[in-house]
Amino acid sequence: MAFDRLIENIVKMQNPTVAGLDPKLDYVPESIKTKCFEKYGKTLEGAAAALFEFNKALIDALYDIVPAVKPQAAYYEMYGWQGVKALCDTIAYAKSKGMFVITDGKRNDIGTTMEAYATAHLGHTDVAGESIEAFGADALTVNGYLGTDGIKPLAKICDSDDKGIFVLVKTSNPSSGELQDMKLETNESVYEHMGKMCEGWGEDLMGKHGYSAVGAVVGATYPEQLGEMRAKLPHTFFLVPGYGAQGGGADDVKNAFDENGLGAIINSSRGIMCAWKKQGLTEEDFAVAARKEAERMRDEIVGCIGKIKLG
Ligand SMILES: O=C(O)c1cc(=O)[nH]c(=O)n1[C@@H]1O[C@H](COP(=O)(O)O)[C@@H](O)[C@H]1O
Repeated sequence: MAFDRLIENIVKMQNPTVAGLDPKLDYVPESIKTKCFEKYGKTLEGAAAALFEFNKALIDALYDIVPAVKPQAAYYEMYGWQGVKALCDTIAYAKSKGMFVITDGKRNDIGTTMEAYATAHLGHTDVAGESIEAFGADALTVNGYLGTDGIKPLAKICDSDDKGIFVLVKTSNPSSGELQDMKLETNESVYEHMGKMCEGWGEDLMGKHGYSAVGAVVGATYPEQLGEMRAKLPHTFFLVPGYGAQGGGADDVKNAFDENGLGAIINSSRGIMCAWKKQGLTEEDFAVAARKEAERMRDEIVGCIGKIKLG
């Protein structure tokens, strides 16, 4: 099961964090942009090549200490099909370095269309009888608010292709409570109910380390709810965004973990990509700074939760 692989990576590196790859051209140093624009012109192709160079340098700086990366699809789609190719290349490069790749696409649709999304991001596309992997990530973020038909095709591919999904439960953004905190007739909140649905969807997809292939997204910006969900969803692995740039710290995320220091992976995107700004370095030192920040983040979190071990 996919999250078994992620968990084993986390234990091996003693690091429950994921580096978000949400690159903007503004973050890419001039030296990389100049080289790519000289080769491809100031075009979408040039921009996409610069993003990929930037990502490659980050992956090279992180792959031996950080178990996973999470590229956010929007930052690549912004540069057209050329950007989408950079996403594909980034996924392949991170995998070649042994990293677990979570594509952040927050996809959802009706059943048949969801089948297409699931095939695209996690499965194999049939091309006249040839079965070909398209994007090839290990896991995908998804929106479960269309209900079970939207999740079933993903669950099927998680099973057949050894993949995982993270379903939005309690998101990190300031207005997430407008809908997600609303109380149902049963007196449980919408996010709590969505969390329980994740436990249900994952029942037949259990891994050997106690977590299913159906994970949940719960934001670091809501530490109380994070603890509440950890207690109520014992088999659901959490992706926790909101650390760093959105204000979350180690104290806020410690409740996301179980007694073995497992059960969650904490994301930081801008905090890692743009770490050079806070370290008084130049943009050309972005990769060195990213590694330093990833180590600091790891040490801060592990300092709160202790040694991470398999149960
Ligand atoms: O699914 C996500 O990853 C996600 C869910 C959520 O509730 N909040 C959230 O910030 N994210 C993503 O996590 C990343 C956070 O980026 P930083 O705030 O720069 O660390 C972005 O890619 C967001 O799209």
